[in-house]
Amino acid sequence: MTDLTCDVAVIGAGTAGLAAERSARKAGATTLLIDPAFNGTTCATVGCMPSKLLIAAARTAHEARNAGALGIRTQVDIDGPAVMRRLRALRDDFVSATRAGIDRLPDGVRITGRAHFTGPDRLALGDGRSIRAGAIVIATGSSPMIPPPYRDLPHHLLTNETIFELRDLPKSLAVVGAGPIGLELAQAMARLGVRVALFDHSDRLGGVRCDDVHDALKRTLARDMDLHLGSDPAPSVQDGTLRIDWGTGAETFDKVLVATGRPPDIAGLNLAATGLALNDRGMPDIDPESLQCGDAAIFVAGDANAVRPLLHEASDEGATAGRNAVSYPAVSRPDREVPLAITFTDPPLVTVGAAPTRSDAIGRADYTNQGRARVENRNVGLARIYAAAPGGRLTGADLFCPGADHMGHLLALAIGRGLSATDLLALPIYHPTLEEGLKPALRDICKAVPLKIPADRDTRTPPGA
Ligand SMILES: Cc1cc2nc3c(=O)[nH]c(=O)nc-3n(C[C@H](O)[C@H](O)[C@H](O)COP(=O)(O)OP(=O)(O)OC[C@H]3O[C@@H](n4cnc5c(N)ncnc54)[C@H](O)[C@@H]3O)c2cc1C
Ligand SMILES: NC(=O)c1ccc[n+]([C@@H]2O[C@H](COP(=O)([O-])OP(=O)(O)OC[C@H]3O[C@@H](n4cnc5c(N)ncnc54)[C@H](O)[C@@H]3O)[C@@H](O)[C@H]2O)c1
Repeated sequence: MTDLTCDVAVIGAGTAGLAAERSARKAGATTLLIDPAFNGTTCATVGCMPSKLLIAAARTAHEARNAGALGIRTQVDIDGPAVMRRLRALRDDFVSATRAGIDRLPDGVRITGRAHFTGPDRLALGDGRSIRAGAIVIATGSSPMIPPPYRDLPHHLLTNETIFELRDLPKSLAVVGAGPIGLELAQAMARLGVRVALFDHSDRLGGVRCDDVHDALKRTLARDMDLHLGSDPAPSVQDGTLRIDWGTGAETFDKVLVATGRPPDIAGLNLAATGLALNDRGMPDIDPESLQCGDAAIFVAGDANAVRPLLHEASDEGATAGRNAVSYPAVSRPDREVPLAITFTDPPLVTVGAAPTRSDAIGRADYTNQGRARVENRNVGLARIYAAAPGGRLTGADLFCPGADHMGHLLALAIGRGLSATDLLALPIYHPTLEEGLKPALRDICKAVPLKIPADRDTRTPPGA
């Protein structure tokens, strides 16, 4: 039996694992990076990138269909196989770039295999080899949870791991689960001409925390698809045809996309052998800042810890976990970034910072009549911004409006820097832009706190703003 040794062993060569290995090696450690296939990250292969490629095609179709409002006549003819071919060609390019990075790892770092614990500092690979490490980073990611009734539908079931392999667009699609995956892919498929019905057993789409934003999102989605919220869809296959029954109705579909969550991939790790206390989901207690499990030399980064299952978080957490694995037992607890989550619906759905408390000042900006949004024929939705009274420091925002993906970054920066509504109003805000549309919300906050609007700033709203 081969016994490999290293300072830091990293399980999983996704975004978090690659970052963890990189940061541990940079800090002077000997490292091993273990993965069964080194196929590229979830983000590149079956996540962020292919989903955004489908969304890009859908946006183009939607804009072409609505071009008549701007006096441009078009006829939209969607070539499903071509849409899927482009998606896979560009996706494969992104995957190649990720794999090239993996190929550049120093000799001996890559270990092909599926690891499980045999002790707090010991891993087995299933082929007789074992590893002894000074510290271990778990970065095994997450995978789709498929509720039992859908597991028996092999010919109709799609998840994010299979949908991008379709050779052509389906004629009809049931989407079960209205989280970020369900919302993005349901809207994209619908705008590509697929008949879509979206189901969720919750009444709330995507866990949206603001009622006004939720109403606007629901109205927008309902233009393109049937919504069945608070429903309990039951699938069945009769004579080869998929049927979904939701109590008050039933319909047949070509395919069903199950997007009911992606829990951490920890089942095969035998965490019991680490000696860590595990909760009823088999998870150890993880410090969200240091990413350390209790006092052990074990760290968990990326989707595997379920703290913030997003790409930029996986990447940053990997860097922290790798560094702490080297400096153990002296671990650092860096402040987490301002929470920022973007669901790439059209318009984008964005959550920044904290939800409002009862004492917070709240500002509202309507985008249904906003100048630049009207110019672009994209005037839907709203933005709500929150500030802590009495100081007026910005604390959070919920947006569902054109440009929200960009403005979310601006607001995250302002919140992170401890800025107030006055500070933001003192910035140059160009006319006519979507950013300008935030001014009414910022002025609402100044009035409610109250805060002074900068004396050298006009309070008038420019024409069309
Ligand atoms: C459809 C979809 C769209 C998304 N869109 C976005 C987006 O637009 N923006 C965004 O920020 N986030 C998005 N995400 C989330 C983002 O993709 C994830 O947060 C991120 O990829 C997680 O990276 P990770 O390193 O934790 O996991 P992964 O990249 O999944 O890596 C985990 C690795 O661990 C390996 N592994 C598992 N078990 C073992 C074992 N026992 N031994 C060895 N190796 C093992 C796996 O093979 C895999 O290579 C999306 C996700 C999906 C599914
Ligand atoms: N743009 C982005 O950043 C982006 C895009 C896609 C995915 N992601 C990440 O991927 C992860 C997984 O996304 P997701 O959308 O699969 O998960 P999710 O957990 O966010 O949402 C799952 C949804 O399915 C519903 N649901 C669960 N079981 C159900 C059932 N049996 N019947 C009907 N509805 C059911 C839930 O109520 C919930 O609304 C997320 O954590 C997210 O961070 C991010």
